[in-house]
Amino acid sequence: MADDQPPSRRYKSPSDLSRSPPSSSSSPSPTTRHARITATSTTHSSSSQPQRRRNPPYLPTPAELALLAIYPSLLTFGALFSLLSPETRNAPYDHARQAHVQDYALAPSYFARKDNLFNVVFVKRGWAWVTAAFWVFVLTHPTVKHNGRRLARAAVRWGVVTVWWVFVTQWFFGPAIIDRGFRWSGGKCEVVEEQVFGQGEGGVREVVTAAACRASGGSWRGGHDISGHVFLLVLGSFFLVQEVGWVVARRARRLREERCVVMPDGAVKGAGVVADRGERQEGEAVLTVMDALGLGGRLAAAVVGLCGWMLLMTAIYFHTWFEKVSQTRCLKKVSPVRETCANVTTRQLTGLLVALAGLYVTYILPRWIPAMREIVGLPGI
Ligand SMILES: CCCCCCCC/C=C\CCCCCCCC(=O)SCCNC(=O)CCNC(=O)[C@H](O)C(C)(C)COP(=O)(O)O
Ligand SMILES: Nc1ncnc2c1ncn2[C@@H]1O[C@H](COP(=O)(O)O)[C@@H](OP(=O)(O)O)[C@H]1O
Repeated sequence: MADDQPPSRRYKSPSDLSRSPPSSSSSPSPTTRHARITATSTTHSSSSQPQRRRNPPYLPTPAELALLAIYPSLLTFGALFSLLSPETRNAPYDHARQAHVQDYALAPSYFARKDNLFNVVFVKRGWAWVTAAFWVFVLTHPTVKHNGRRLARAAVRWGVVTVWWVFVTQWFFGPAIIDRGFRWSGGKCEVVEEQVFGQGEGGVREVVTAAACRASGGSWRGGHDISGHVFLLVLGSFFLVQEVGWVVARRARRLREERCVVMPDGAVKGAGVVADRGERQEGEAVLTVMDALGLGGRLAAAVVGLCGWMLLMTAIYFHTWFEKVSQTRCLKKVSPVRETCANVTTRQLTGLLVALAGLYVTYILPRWIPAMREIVGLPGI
């Protein structure tokens, strides 16, 4: 993920600097400094160096795309697994609870139960875990903790991503975006009432949040319900990958690719050029990835790993093709409440897309909007 050219070109130790005329003084003149930045950062570098194609600043880099591709792959693998695994396929499914029957003996796996410890302690408190891992990392990692500007910008990025999490799952000038989306797409809080003739009948209540619906004993049915789990797990894990990944890759100098940025004059350059001089020259020693991660990075990696695992469990045991069957029944008007068919099968996809929208604004937009980059910065820079 490193934005830099090979170390011999980009980083110069003080002894290198003192050896290379004419910038042999310890404080090079503005002219020589500018010349060095240009030579190492623009597309048209010296003719002795092979020309490298720049990554478009408005798209993720190839390494980022490869990491992002893990999410749809996990979701697809989970969906296929749920279809092909005999234990999962044959386990009874409770459409009302959008889950397999929760009985210990009948659930196909411990992870098919909503009260599994990982769900209750980790995902249901997911943002607290992501927030804790982020702050432990930035407050303990040597390349961030001593650099006030980097720390402040990392805090702003945490603020932006946190506001997105709040808007989507908790509150958006009233009900959260997930709840509003569900209502806008025709969803209602359905309360099952016993009828005189003994058949269940759906009553529909004007309740505006999923939580209030559950509290009133109803079930949230009919509209499109974005998967909160998929949203939180993708947003939280990729946020940590961005914040930790670029810092560690720069420090361990492992990957050779650059994020590109659009400069105020419209030129496209490697992101390293927007680091100030002190930052460009730091990190002389090449570390192993483990050393570069530090304690905070390892904690963040553990949180990212758990997010991946829980995402896979969501894909296998929740919002699965079993729900699709229920949708078909809805289309045939088996259910008393009119429901749209595209609904449940796309819940994971919309959860993923809504998370990616927040990540795009936080990490890609600043690469091509210099004014925004001034405020939110770029991780590791
Ligand atoms: C320069 C700095 C700028 C700072 C700007 C700050 C802006 C902050 C904005 C608002 C403040 C909000 C408070 C943030 C607190 C952060 C600490 C925490 O994370 S505490 C919250 C712990 N709670 C969770 O983590 C809940 C996670 N769970 C969910 O979101 C949902 O349960 C679900 C989406 C996982 C599933 O939904 P369900 O309906 O199926 O249960
Ligand atoms: N990996 C997982 N483990 C346990 N429960 C999960 C889960 N993924 C989703 N669920 C449950 O499936 C329901 C829908 O999730 P979501 O809309 O957030 O994707 C939620 O039920 P409850 O709301 O009854 O807790 C949630 O707890």
